[in-house]
Amino acid sequence: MSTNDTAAPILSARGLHHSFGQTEALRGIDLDVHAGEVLAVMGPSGSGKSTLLHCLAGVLVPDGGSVTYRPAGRSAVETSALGEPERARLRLSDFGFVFQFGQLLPELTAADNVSIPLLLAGTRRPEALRRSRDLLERLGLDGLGAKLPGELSGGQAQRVAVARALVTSPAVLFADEPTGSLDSLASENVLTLMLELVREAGTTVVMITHDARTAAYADREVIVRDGAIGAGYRVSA
Ligand SMILES: Nc1ncnc2c1ncn2[C@@H]1O[C@H](COP(=O)(O)OP(=O)(O)OP(=O)(O)O)[C@@H](O)[C@H]1O
Repeated sequence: MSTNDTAAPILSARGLHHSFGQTEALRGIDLDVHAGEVLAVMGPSGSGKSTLLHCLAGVLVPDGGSVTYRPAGRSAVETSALGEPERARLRLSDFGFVFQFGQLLPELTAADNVSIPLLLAGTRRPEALRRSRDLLERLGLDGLGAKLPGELSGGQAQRVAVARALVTSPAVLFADEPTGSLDSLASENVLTLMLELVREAGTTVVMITHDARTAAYADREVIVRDGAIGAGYRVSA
């Protein structure tokens, strides 16, 4: 593991509060995420895990508290103080996202789906497609780049979603139940390949999961209960 506990965390949340109407989803969360670590976020349904992930990723601005992102070689930025256009740019350039249901665009081929973040970032299409096909191959999907999502198995589609999330070489990968829709064999396959790629690249991962077997792939886990961080412990160091 490339975690360096003495370095400043790549992401820091301080005193995060967030409410949806009367529902207090986050009630004062402090959390540091270290560069290169794979962090599992666990906890009961409705405890605030997705809200926390969305605040860390700059998808959502918390009602209170702050999120600071410290990219390697660039100045730290308080993402919770940025407007949506700046957060959108940062998400595209520095972060990758995988969700429970891959959310691939059904009318685009696997390779085109993977290319999207590169095209949005200004990469030319032939180069974007070349990089997409390389990554699909790394994920054991050689020859499937021309398939539509509907022609893939659940595990294959989720690997395409992982490729799309990693194609821009993000500093941080945010994953919300990335294998929650798969059976245990397909889930293990997706996780193993995903973690091989992120460990190799030194990508930091924040991964929500309900599943203890999935959390066992992480370096550390934190438990969210009622919008607060409960007991967390290091699984391996
Ligand atoms: N957009 C929203 N509008 C209203 N309430 C919301 C919204 N998003 C989340 N909530 C509420 O905020 C609380 C925390 O939700 P959140 O999705 O963060 O929990 P979670 O731990 O990720 O749950 P799950 O494991 O079921 O996905 C819940 O009570 C939820 O109902």
